[in-house]
Amino acid sequence: MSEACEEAILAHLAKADDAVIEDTLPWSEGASLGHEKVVGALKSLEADGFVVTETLSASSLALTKEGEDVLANGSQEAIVLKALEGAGKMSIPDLQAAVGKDVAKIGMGNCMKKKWIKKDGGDLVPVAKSEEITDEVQDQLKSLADLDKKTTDALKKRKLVTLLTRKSFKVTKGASFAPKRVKKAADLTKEMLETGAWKDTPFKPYNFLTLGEKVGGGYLHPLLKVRAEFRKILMEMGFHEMPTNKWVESSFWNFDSLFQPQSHPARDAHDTFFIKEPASTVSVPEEYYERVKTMHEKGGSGSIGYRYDFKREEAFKNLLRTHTTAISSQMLYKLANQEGGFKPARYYSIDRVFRNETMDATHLCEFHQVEGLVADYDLSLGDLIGTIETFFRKIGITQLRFKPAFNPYTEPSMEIFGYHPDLKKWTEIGNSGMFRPEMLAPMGLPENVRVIAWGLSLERPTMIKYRIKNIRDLFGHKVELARTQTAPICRF
Ligand SMILES: N[C@@H](Cc1ccccc1)C(=O)O
Repeated sequence: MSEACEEAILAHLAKADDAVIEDTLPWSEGASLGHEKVVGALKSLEADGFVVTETLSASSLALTKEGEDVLANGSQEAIVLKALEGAGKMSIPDLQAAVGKDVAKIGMGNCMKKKWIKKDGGDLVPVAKSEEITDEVQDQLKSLADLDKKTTDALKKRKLVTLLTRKSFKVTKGASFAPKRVKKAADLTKEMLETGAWKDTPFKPYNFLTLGEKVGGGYLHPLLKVRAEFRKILMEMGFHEMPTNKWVESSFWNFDSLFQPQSHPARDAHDTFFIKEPASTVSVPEEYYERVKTMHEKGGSGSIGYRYDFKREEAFKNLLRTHTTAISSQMLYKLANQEGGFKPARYYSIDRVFRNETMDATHLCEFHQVEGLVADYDLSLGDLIGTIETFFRKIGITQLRFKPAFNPYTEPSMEIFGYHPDLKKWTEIGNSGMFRPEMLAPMGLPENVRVIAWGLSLERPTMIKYRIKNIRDLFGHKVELARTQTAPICRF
């Protein structure tokens, strides 16, 4: 229906340049479309630039219901006079019964004022003759347009006329005028491109005043957010990131270079994913390999070694790295053998590692490790504790305890415990140590260079921060997780 109204308006404007629209459209072929409908159609057409409207308002007098009665039957005073003439005289109740209470009341008052009637005892009798008087009020209502203000006000007071204000519109063609309204498309769709419909489709102009739809993509995954925060903290502490892009490593870099014996249980297929194809690496630095082999078999730098037959096939086995310490060992080897010789350095890495574990709510066979190391002359355990304390304080963990532990590649080794104020519990949050001389000496590092290092998982602080109960949620495709907003880094 409103479409018919829009069509009528457009069709008319296509012929005439402008028009004043009122309730009954002159161009709607006489059919009234209704004021509301016309206004609605105009508003909608104007929003899309088809028309421009200007509101005009005109006031005029109109008869009320009583006014219409007076125009048809004469004023109340004329009616009362006629009734009394007919009867000769009448009591008030009789008059009321004859002409009605309202007419009697108004008519009587006005007749008395005009001296058309008088009281005679308890009765009313006529004084004037109805054919001699003029019914002014009835005459006035016949031509409302000619009345002066005084007369109009008097008629308004008698509630015979009211002032009507009528809104109308001056309508002209708008910037996007077209004789027919075609629905404009808001978006360019794949279908339009495929069918070529885009060529003839009218598009809505951009509305720069409305807010755009919220973009739902491009969020960082919680793990990436926490990784970004750790990165920032480590870089603030002067650490450089190690290249971590290889997931497949040789056993040599993952275990042997770290002075982890070839019989160590961690090197079992139950704990480590070995690669079937290619099952073994192509090469390792040969001289360094020999020194590592000697260290395992016979020892050196004050150590007696493990005293077993070091096997090349074992060292060359490919695997998915079980810890990022495999990256640290390669970095340290590079540091020792770089041009110009060793220079003190701080490195970190944050990347994925793999372990052949039974999976549950807190264990997966892949996770991320955050690892840091400082290589410098004459470092001590105090430096390790101090560095770890600084790092954890920056991520919001202030209460730390260190517990002696064992790692094949560090001595001393310390597990790091943090106090969880909500759980009121000490929880293990990392592992650390000073790399053993058996690991550093074969690399060619100067004798008094010490390397302090620590590692922790990225998942644990992320799960605590984002209140994720099941580690599998972190690796699944729960997109809404990425939208979770929390305060900056938590107390682990
Ligand atoms: N590699 C150890 C962490 C560690 C890193 C560096 C030194 C000591 C320990 C782990 O996987 O748990």
